[in-house]
Amino acid sequence: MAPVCVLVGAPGAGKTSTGLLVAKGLGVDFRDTDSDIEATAGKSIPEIFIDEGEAYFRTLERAAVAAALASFDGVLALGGGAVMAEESRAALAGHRVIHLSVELSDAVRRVGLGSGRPLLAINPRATLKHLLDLRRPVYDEVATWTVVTDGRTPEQVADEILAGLAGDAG
Ligand SMILES: Nc1ncnc2c1ncn2[C@@H]1O[C@H](COP(=O)(O)OP(=O)(O)OP(=O)(O)O)[C@@H](O)[C@H]1O
Ligand SMILES: O=C(O)C1=C[C@@H](O)[C@@H](O)[C@H](O)C1
Ligand SMILES: [Mg+2]
Repeated sequence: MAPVCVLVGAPGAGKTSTGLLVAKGLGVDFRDTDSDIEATAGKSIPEIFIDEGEAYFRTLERAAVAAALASFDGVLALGGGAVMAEESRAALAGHRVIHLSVELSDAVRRVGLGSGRPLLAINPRATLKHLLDLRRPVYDEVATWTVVTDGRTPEQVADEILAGLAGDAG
């Protein structure tokens, strides 16, 4: 069992909003490792960062990624930082991984002041720039397909993905 596709990308790339639309279009389930982690911990991501810290969150995240890749056959979205773990990059090998790419200006507009995103709680523009510089090559390394999201709605991005998946299947 393997996900139909795995969405990776920066905060604000639209992994959750686009992923839900792709799953709906395919008639399959959608799963988001961020939600899995919140269910396991019994609290929100900001609360995990406050109570236990980022390192503990990343431990839960590596386990959530491994479990979802092994047991889920719908559309899977990973948290924005999940690909920074070597173990998770290795686990992604052989899967259809879609990088939803976003440039700084659109990402900043979409996440605003970063509510619900503890890493972006302070100075979201500078932090996002740093994260994008660091992570863009890693998203591209794990991805089998990159879809540009700048200046496009989640519906337009989802339609491109659905067309690509239909082409792959045919
Ligand atoms: N293509 C898009 N165009 C405009 N707004 C978008 C687009 N994709 C997502 N958004 C908006 O940007 C915000 C962030 O999107 P979303 O939560 O789907 O991103 P994400 O990649 O899941 O982020 P995170 O890594 O923080 O979970 C939401 O308010 C969403 O409605
Ligand atoms: O970019 C990140 O490192 C994060 C993104 C979110 O999806 C959450 O996984 C969490 O807020 C950390
Ligand atoms: Mg999300």
